[in-house]
Amino acid sequence: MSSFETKATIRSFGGKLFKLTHPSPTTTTPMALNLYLPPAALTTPPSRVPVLIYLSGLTCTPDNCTEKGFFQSPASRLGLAVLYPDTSPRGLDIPGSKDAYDFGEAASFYLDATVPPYSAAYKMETYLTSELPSLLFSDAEFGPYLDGDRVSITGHSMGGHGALTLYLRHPGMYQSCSAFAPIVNPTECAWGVKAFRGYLGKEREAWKEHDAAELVRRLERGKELRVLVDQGKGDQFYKEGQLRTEELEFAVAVAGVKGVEVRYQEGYDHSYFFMATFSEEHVEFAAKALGLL
Ligand SMILES: N[C@@H](CCC(=O)N[C@@H](CS)C(=O)NCC(=O)O)C(=O)O
Repeated sequence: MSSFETKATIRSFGGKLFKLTHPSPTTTTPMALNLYLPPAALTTPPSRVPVLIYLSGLTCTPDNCTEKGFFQSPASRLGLAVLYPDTSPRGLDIPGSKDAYDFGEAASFYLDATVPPYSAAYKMETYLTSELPSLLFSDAEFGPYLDGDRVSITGHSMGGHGALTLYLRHPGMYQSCSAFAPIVNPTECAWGVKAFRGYLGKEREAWKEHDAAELVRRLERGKELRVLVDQGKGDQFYKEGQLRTEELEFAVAVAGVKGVEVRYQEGYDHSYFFMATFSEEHVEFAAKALGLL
């Protein structure tokens, strides 16, 4: 008996895309997610394939990237599953949580909130690093297709922040991390300050635990990471100072950390047209770290 209810099964690039939902004790809500299984997994008996987790940006559901991220084609070719979780719990009656695109619903920043009213349910870090993998990788229906020991993470914008911070905060959990236009220094940008004040309270020291540039600065000299970042130079949010990509580069240089590549892409904006252009390279980057290439 599966823990997940299948809302749709869609044939895609020789594999299958499942739209799933499950009740989450961590977030106290139903949680939606999409799961793509490539043809390499769909053998008889099932074969376990590595998993790439994609975290979406502000305003998104699991469907945005599934429909226009262009991950399924390279994932099918290389033999990776792709897991698209949601961006926050939904349907809670928290005053103000649906009023703004950059806070509350679809804007969790992938952390565990510590101040009320969000602390009761906005526990996306625990959900993503503990509840969801243990449920999915041991699931009677989907577990036999997934190799829970070979997992990489990627994401866009707020999801890029999520991918980087979960990778840095949980060493060994992910074999690599990549990000499209990530928010790398949220303690110093308007989106991050608003979110962290609301989810973590006024104490700035607590915010730093969820800031990728801060976390990199604390690493031991010579530490080997496996990180790829793409940033469009025409990105309106980059130009406004929300993303602060250079702060990640400074942190890498100051800490003497290795294995972080940051690429600036001329003329590309913040949209899925940008990330879809480079998604094949990010799937290949993950596939190398996961031993598929
Ligand atoms: N809606 C916001 C922008 C939010 C936004 O650009 N979200 C990005 C992620 S940070 C996104 O992917 N949006 C959904 C989409 O493009 O499908 C605004 O009005 O400024």
